[in-house]
Amino acid sequence: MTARRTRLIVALDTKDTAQAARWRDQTAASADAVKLGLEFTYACGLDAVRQVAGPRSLFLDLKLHDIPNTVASAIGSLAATRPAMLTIHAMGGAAMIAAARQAVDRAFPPEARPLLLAVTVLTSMDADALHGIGIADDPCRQVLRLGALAMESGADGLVCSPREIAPLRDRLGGRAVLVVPGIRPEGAAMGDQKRVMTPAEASRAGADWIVVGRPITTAADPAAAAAAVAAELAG
Ligand SMILES: O=c1ccn([C@@H]2O[C@H](COP(=O)(O)O)[C@@H](O)[C@H]2O)c(=O)[nH]1
Repeated sequence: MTARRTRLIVALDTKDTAQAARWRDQTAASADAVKLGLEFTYACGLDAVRQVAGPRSLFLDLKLHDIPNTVASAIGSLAATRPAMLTIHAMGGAAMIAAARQAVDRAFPPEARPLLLAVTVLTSMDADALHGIGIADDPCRQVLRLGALAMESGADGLVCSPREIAPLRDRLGGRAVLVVPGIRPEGAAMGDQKRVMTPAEASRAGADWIVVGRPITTAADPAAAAAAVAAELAG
């Protein structure tokens, strides 16, 4: 059996195309893919998404969450950005996830089809935050419930915190691609993240991909910070 290699996605969270391109180039030797999300896309537009991603693998993290017809149509509008992965919210429910699945299969040819990833519980939420929106279960139970629903409804994988990797692997085995933000190298500022682990811990737990933003992009030397994360993953 070949060992799973955890790969690094660097989150280019900025409103500035030139800055995003700079971070992309500074981290190119260490990162396997770039993430562009809400901040960049709303500020700079879809043409800029395609331009900044260039030949790099693109994790387009727009977390679609709407009625099924709207999500399906939006996915059609995103096809020109040629993402390798795109995100929807599992909280949209089975019908929305199934509509997203059909839209991905319609909008992309098989050889260019992105992985459809369902965001389970945002890594910035803890049990108190879930209670605040009326969910009595702790984050792990909620992630397991939404994760199973999303995979049954046609998702290729899940976005979860590192703390849920092992329970999800127990429940779903290796069939779900697990993309994992909420990564903080030893000593890094938490910011708004609540459910975190280090890159090495997430890799040992079985992450397919980790997503790292500010610990790299706010470092004095982003290239060195990305290289340090990649070195942790290499073990
Ligand atoms: O639950 C989620 C889903 C997505 N994200 C995204 O990952 C990065 C993490 O950035 P950091 O600066 O390393 O905190 C960011 O782009 C989020 O939008 C997430 O953090 N949690």
